[in-house]
Amino acid sequence: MGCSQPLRMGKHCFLRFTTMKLRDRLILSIASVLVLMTIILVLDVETMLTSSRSLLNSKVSIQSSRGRHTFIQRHLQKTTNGSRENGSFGINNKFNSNGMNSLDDNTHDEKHQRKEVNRHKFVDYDQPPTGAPQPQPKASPSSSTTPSPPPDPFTDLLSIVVKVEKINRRAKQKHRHWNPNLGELLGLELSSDSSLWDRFHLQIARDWLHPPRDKDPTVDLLLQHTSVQPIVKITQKEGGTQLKLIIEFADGGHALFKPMRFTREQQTLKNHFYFTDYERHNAEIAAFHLDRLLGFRRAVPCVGRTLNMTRELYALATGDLLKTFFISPDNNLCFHGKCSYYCDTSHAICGNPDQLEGSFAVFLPGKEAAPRKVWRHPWRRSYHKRRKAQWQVDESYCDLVRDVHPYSDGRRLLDVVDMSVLDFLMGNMDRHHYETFKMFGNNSAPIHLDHGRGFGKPFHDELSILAPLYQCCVIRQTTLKKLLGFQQRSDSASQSLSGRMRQSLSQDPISPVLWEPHLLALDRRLALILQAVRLCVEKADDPGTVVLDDFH
Ligand SMILES: Nc1ncnc2c1ncn2[C@@H]1O[C@H](COP(=O)(O)OP(=O)(O)OP(=O)(O)O)[C@@H](O)[C@H]1O
Ligand SMILES: [Mn+2]
Repeated sequence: MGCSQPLRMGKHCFLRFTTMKLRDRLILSIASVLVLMTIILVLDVETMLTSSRSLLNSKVSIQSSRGRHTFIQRHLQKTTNGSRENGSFGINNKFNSNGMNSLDDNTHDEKHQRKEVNRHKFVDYDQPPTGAPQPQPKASPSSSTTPSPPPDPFTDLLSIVVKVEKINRRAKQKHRHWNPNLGELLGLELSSDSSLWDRFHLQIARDWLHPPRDKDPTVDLLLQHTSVQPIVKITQKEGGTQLKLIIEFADGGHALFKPMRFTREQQTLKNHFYFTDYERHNAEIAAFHLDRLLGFRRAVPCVGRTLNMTRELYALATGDLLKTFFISPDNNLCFHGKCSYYCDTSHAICGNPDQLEGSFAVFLPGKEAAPRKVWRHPWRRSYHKRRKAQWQVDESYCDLVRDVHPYSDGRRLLDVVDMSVLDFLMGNMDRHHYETFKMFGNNSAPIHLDHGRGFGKPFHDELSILAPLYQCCVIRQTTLKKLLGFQQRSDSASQSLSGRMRQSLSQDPISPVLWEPHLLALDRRLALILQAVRLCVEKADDPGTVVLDDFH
């Protein structure tokens, strides 16, 4: 019965009325709480996204460069897949799933690794010297268990390469390419009893430091020779930031020695800049193999060798260098030499107890016989902890470079792009200068030297190294063709870029030269380079302005 009649409006009815009001109020309050919570949630997610974005921007130092921005934007929009989870494509993945904002994919891995380091703290006999960064054991193999879709074959780029090749074939037939070597220019001929050193030096040509491997065995023989030749003299190399020795062999040959400091698993310290990063002897060796696989053949041949420090270094050291040798508390023979970075007792290079691994880069011909010219790299970084280089803030920086000799015509801009491809694959940010042989004139290939700071961050892809490529949007047709060849075979364990590198490096005396994650990074970065080229082609009116055949 209702309370509609005023007469019946007694106490009972009033109570029912109050009860109903209370229920309504309760429902109302719950509803408003729900609405409020929804608003808060929406606001929170939005704030998180905004701050993540700005953090992402600062962390990966996204420059105002439109090319790079577009490049990164594209990656952010890509749906992720297994093979990309370790790379910068992984930004998307992390960003979405965890609300995290780092380009560095090692966050997870390093956490995992740090745990591992602690766990193995008392069984790790391979500790670096005191005060040095701690080694990090292998990353979790979880990424390899993620099923990955077949790799993008980039057939669009392949058809452009074929077209460019066809168009230029006739022009190429008319054009006689001049590629003299030092022997020809110096009027010196090789004879059957010429040493391997002379063979290497006199065959250095305008286009490359060494001829193709299948055409001439000199480099392989010389590396093998360098790894066993008796050492008769050592001197510290003047200049440069970190310790290196000039080694003289019994047969009169020379090599530049860079010592091992840390184990293969050691990554660049998170708070170190590229210019304070320790040099890695194995990076020098790996860079030579990578450069050769890419078909550049512009890197100085380099091989690993384990020295007996007592007999092969200490016994030969003299003067100031000798004074830096000592026996560590752990009874290992150590020395530190003199240089501007890391040449003191707390950064000493120590044997185990006197066995020391190092890289041996065969010496180029003397400067008297074949003088070299040193060029400032147009995409040089600032080498200052707070400053940026112009190319990092100027979106049309390439236009400036294109106006300047020797980038305004000839091969050099394409060489700089080749260098950026090589450096991006190995994560080398330390390309401040490069050298050429004066004798070949300005239209000669640059020499790829100094790769000790490559292969430091296997879980991070430093896209800015590709700036010459995505800011100028040009690439040599032969380079692109080579890269596409590796990409087409990227799901083959032996024929992918990582597979070919693994195979090539297995021939070195200090194999395994690289920690496995560095090899896997190569395949991931290869796809990123091709993606950058694709974006350039999409932006261009004519793909023939991006993919260039300069007859090299
Ligand atoms: N194989 C070589 N043959 C002859 N000269 C070499 C060789 N390797 C390096 N050099 C010379 O030594 C210089 C220093 O070598 P490298 O760049 O590897 O050492 P670095 O300590 O990293 O130098 P920097 O700190 O100046 O970058 C090079 O610029 C080059 O001129
Ligand atoms: Mn250097």
